[in-house]
Amino acid sequence: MSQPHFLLVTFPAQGHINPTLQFAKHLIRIGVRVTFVTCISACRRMTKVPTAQGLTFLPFSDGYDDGFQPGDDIEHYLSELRRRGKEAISEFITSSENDGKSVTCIVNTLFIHWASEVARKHHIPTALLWIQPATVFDIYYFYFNGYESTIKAPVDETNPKRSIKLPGLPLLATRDLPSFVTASNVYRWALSLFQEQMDVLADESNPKILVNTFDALEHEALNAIENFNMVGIGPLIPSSFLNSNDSLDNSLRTDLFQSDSKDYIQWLDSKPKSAVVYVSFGSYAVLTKQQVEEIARALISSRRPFLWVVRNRKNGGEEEKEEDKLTCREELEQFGMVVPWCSQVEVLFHPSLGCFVTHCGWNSTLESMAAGVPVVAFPQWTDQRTNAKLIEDVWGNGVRVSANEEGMVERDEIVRCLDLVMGDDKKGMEVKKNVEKWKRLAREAAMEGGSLDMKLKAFVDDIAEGYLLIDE
Ligand SMILES: O=c1ccn([C@@H]2O[C@H](COP(=O)(O)OP(=O)(O)O[C@H]3O[C@H](CO)[C@@H](O)[C@H](O)[C@H]3O)[C@@H](O)[C@H]2O)c(=O)[nH]1
Repeated sequence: MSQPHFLLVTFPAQGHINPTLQFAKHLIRIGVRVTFVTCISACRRMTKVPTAQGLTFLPFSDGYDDGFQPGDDIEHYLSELRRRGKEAISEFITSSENDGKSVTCIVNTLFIHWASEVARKHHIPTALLWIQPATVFDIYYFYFNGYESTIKAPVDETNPKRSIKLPGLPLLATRDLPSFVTASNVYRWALSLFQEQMDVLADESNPKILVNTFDALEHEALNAIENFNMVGIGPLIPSSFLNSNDSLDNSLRTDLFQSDSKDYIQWLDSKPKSAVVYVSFGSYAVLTKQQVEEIARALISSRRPFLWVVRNRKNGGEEEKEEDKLTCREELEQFGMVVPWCSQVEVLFHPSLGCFVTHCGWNSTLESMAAGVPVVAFPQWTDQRTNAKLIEDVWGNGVRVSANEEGMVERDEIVRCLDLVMGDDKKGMEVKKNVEKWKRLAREAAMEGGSLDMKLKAFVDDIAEGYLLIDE
């Protein structure tokens, strides 16, 4: 049998590229040839373009080779990404056939559902790599399949703390929903992308949805939808930190943001065990100046050592403006370090880490879980709100901040949460116990021969045996 050849197509963002590269790593390990398709803009920003035997990078131009800039038209950007992406994939498939390295499966991640149309045209099986929790997939599915009015029902005096019941999911409040399905969503383009993704899946006779999660974590959510076969093939996180000697790991990691230096690792080395607060809001979120000040003041009054990632605009290609600079930087630096970017997984697995104040991006959530770090959940938008709910109420590995009426999380509230998760009272101990439990289960899933390997192998075998061949 010839070597399977998978095309992985991903959106040019750090939170999308990271799990897809991890997915590529596991595929390569079981003998799959991988072509990784993403935009030139992402490749240009990469600190290094990943290389490994069995991996080819295929950058294509989405017409925005310098990246999407503030002021650009999102609708135009998305339609060019789709049009040019489809062309690039189609050409590649034809040339691979001519070279005798035919593509056997196309895997698309979030916002790349149009790759399925190309797959269908070329009679190639396809799968979705869902890079958010299964619970979030379910919420979108139910939203587009009969539950929109339940999800959007207004909160009023008769029902001030309304709970939303969706099949197989915990009770949810409005603040727990992905922001795009709420009545106040202003990002219509985002909701349309999720709708198109669901439509594509509904059109397939046997849709395959691979989810970056694991069974012990989201068993009910993985099985909440009768029509779809969802398989947990996570956690897709670097594995060199899980003590497995994985040489592919380093070669398949890249950053789209520059860090100054790695001084912060030496600084972490100098701190006591479980003492440091790590603060990061991922690669997208932009906090208001006032919110940044509240976090800064909280870190100063908490008097704990901290490492805080504050992405400056310069890091996104723009000059940092005077008004973006922190007003209390000198005072802050008495206690901790502020860096523009860091090697987050290395930081989370450092013994001096005591807690992670996070926006609850799904990668950050899984990484903190595998590292065994308690969380202060500080969600901003999209899936992060659901992830925060799961962290606080379902998995119990952290606590969630509450915002005031203006949506601001005040400094005292941040300090309260830090004291809770880092302290030794009942709540702190309970969180630490759960953290240990999830660390064990996440590592079990990710270790060699664990559920990740087994389920991925079964999927690749299905493709090789033609079970997922698509309808004409
Ligand atoms: O200084 C830093 C900060 C982040 N990271 C890494 O960058 C990734 C960030 O991913 P994530 O935590 O998921 O956050 P976002 O970049 O914000 O990801 C977007 O994409 C995710 C997957 O769809 C969603 O869950 C998020 O809500 C969405 O904002 C993680 O792997 C981090 O380890 C670093 O290496 N260094």
